[in-house]
Amino acid sequence: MYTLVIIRHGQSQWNKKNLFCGWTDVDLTEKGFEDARAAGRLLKKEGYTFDICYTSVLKRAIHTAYAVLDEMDLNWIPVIKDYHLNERHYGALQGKNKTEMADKYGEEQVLQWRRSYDVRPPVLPDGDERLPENQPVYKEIMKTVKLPHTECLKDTVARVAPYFEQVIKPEIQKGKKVLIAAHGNSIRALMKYIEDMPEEEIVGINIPTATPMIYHLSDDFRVIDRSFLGDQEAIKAAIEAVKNQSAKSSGK
Ligand SMILES: O=C(O)[C@H](O)COP(=O)(O)O
Repeated sequence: MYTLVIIRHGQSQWNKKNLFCGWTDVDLTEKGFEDARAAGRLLKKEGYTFDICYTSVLKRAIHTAYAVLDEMDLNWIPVIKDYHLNERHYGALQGKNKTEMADKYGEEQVLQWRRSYDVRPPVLPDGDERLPENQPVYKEIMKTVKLPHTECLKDTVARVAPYFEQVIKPEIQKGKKVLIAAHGNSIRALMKYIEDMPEEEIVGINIPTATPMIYHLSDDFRVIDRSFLGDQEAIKAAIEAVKNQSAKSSGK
């Protein structure tokens, strides 16, 4: 049996302001750092350890990975940063307030952008300085790969799943204990792939920040169980809060 731990980054500056973030490289808040450290302490207390960590190229996930590992005295393990684990690209919604978007376009529309499986948010326009081709971090990658200007979850699955299959899974099969520090929707994409989850089910999944998710997998990689580590009532409330981020402001 294998154990795999996946964690969404702690609260980011834009989570706090309720803005769509996507590939925007926004840092954690103080609370985000502290929650990530608390997750590390909890993992250590519960007897977890790691040999290797995978994260995205976005600092909210990288800083979460290091905060967790620091609390576990595991700063020395390899931390692999790869854009395949980036958040879903949120296109032209990046930087927009989720509540304001719901007030303007309706909750249904915003929910469709956030949770439908195959509807892409509006694309970032040509020439926008936020496009991957204008970011130094993606310069080398862009020589061989076409990077997105928007993504639906299906697109995110298409980049996350091969990376998991070809890069991460072989390490788990070698017996390495793996931590993945990623994002709400890249984690949902991983879950969809690992569990072979139907589309109708993944649309209803919301991932709380800085909460370790534990997978037990059989030797042939079937899911034995999946659970969140921590206070189950608090986790339930955190999941509800993520779900409700795109509710209209009261009175609208
Ligand atoms: O990119 C973002 O805005 C968040 O990390 C995830 O947002 P969502 O829960 O609205 O998909």
